[in-house]
Amino acid sequence: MTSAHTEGSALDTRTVAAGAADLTKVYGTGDTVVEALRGVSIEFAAGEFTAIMGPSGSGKSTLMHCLAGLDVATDGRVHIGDVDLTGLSDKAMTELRRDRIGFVFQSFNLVPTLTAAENITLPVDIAGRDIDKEWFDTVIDRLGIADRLDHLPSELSGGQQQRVACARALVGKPEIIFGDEPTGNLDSRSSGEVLEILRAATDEFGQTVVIVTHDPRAASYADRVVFLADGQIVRQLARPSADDVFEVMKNLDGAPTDAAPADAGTAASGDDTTGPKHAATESHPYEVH
Ligand SMILES: Nc1ncnc2c1ncn2[C@@H]1O[C@H](COP(=O)(O)OP(=O)(O)OP(=O)(O)O)[C@@H](O)[C@H]1O
Repeated sequence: MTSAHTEGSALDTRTVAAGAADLTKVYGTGDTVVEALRGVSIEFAAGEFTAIMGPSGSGKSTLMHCLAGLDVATDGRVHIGDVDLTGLSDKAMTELRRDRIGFVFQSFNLVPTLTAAENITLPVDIAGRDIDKEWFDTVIDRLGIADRLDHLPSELSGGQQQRVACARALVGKPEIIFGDEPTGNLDSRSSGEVLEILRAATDEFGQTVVIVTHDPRAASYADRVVFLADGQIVRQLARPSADDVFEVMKNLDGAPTDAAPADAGTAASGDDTTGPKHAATESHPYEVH
């Protein structure tokens, strides 16, 4: 399969953890039609941390939800590892999400009647797998929630709930973790902790991480930042600083697509990823149908 071309990326020589080809997503019909994704192709190397950015309405969440099997594109293909999501049955899709994908959402999606510990182990429990206790302890420790494990979500702060959601995504050691604004509700300290562990998930454990974020500082933790505008990939940066990201965002915000940076074409041609929006996503990604 083809590889994305990003300045400084070693994707060509690495295993591709997930990707999309020529993805389009159209909402509505007639006068109300919205082309949320317009021919996006992109790949994510195993062990790579990617941040997706772009102005409001540019298609970030749609793309992420299509990639994660939480929504279905109008056209194009998505794969996780060597599994093509196109045409998978609901059951197969649910199992793939449960076994191979971790999710961290801004709205946490914790089950309110389960303790933090029960929420964290839920996907692994549902899958009937054993918890790797050593890894569980490492994750809990790194996220600083060891003394909160017996609490219900309602007894936790927003930052603690988000760290629980993050632990849930990590504990099962999924190949790929998708985060939709995973630090969106967090103060800067909690945000830093979540980003550090996502960084560690790639550096130390070879997991693949893809997040949507509006925050240049969060994006600066990534190996690669992909910028969307108007449903298309318009630019990519390898290992940018927060200032680099800010500069690009400043130019994209409110700018028409054809005013995107001059190198946009390179990224777009090699790397368009598009996906549909998240109607089905925000509830229970691990649910067994
Ligand atoms: N269920 C839907 N029905 C109709 N249009 C939708 C739906 N979901 C998304 N859209 C439209 O698709 C486009 C892309 O939306 P999307 O949420 O992916 O953008 P985004 O970049 O994630 O935005 P934000 O940063 O504001 O969350 C927008 O124009 C949006 O209004």
